Amino acid sequence: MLVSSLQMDIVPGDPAANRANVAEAVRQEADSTRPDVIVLPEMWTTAYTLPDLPFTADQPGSETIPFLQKLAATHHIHLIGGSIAWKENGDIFNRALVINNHGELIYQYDKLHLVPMLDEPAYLTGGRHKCRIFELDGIKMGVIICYDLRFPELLRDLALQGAQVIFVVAEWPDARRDHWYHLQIARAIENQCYIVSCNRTGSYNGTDFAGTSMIINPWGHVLGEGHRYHEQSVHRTIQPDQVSEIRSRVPIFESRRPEFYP
Ligand SMILES: O=C(O)CCC(=O)C(=O)O
Repeated sequence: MLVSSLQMDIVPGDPAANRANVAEAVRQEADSTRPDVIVLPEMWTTAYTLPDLPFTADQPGSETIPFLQKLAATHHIHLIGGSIAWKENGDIFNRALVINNHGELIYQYDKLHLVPMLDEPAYLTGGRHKCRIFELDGIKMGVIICYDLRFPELLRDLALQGAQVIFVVAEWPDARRDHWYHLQIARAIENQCYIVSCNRTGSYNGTDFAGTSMIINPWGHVLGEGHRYHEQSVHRTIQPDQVSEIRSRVPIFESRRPEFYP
């Protein structure tokens, strides 16, 4: 399976401009690289314009989901559609979207862990549902959002559900780039699965973002790594058979003693 992560800058608070940019980036990537899966970053319609989200968030009937569905079907690619601000019944969630190459929305996930450093809890509601796996082309996958990466129990739960690939969509700041880099490798090693991430580039409101989107194999080798500052596509072929191969070589899932820890 060929996977492309499109790390990109985001126009603050302008969903229409960002949809136009995403449409063009996906078209170019589909035509040049011909990937099976394309991954977008976190909150790519609005960036972190939190006080404005009541006016700019998507809601039932809004444009972004049909836009992504059409994009996926037109180019016949699976889309890990990053995340968008989603307003429903007075709450705003940070919602990840997964759309298959027929244009069907097959999975959505609301970010469970809100970021105190960004004052997210003042503007967003944390997810109310467990993070679950989904399947694309018979491969078991999960998606988490940015700060979720700091919670090893969340990714372990996905691995225990059978995830062979975990996508991380993000707006991770450059000030903590070391954490971003090493936590992804650690999560790949400890869960013996692929990690594929898409982080934004550029700056907003005095914060520079870290780029460095990554594709890491279940042994913890970095197969692909994006530039720290520039927009680019990071694409590699992943081989989900490696997950079972490495899990049998170092059988940590058989050695677990869950009766002694939560
Ligand atoms: O955990 C971090 O350092 C960054 C998290 C973050 O920026 C986010 O979740 O959007």
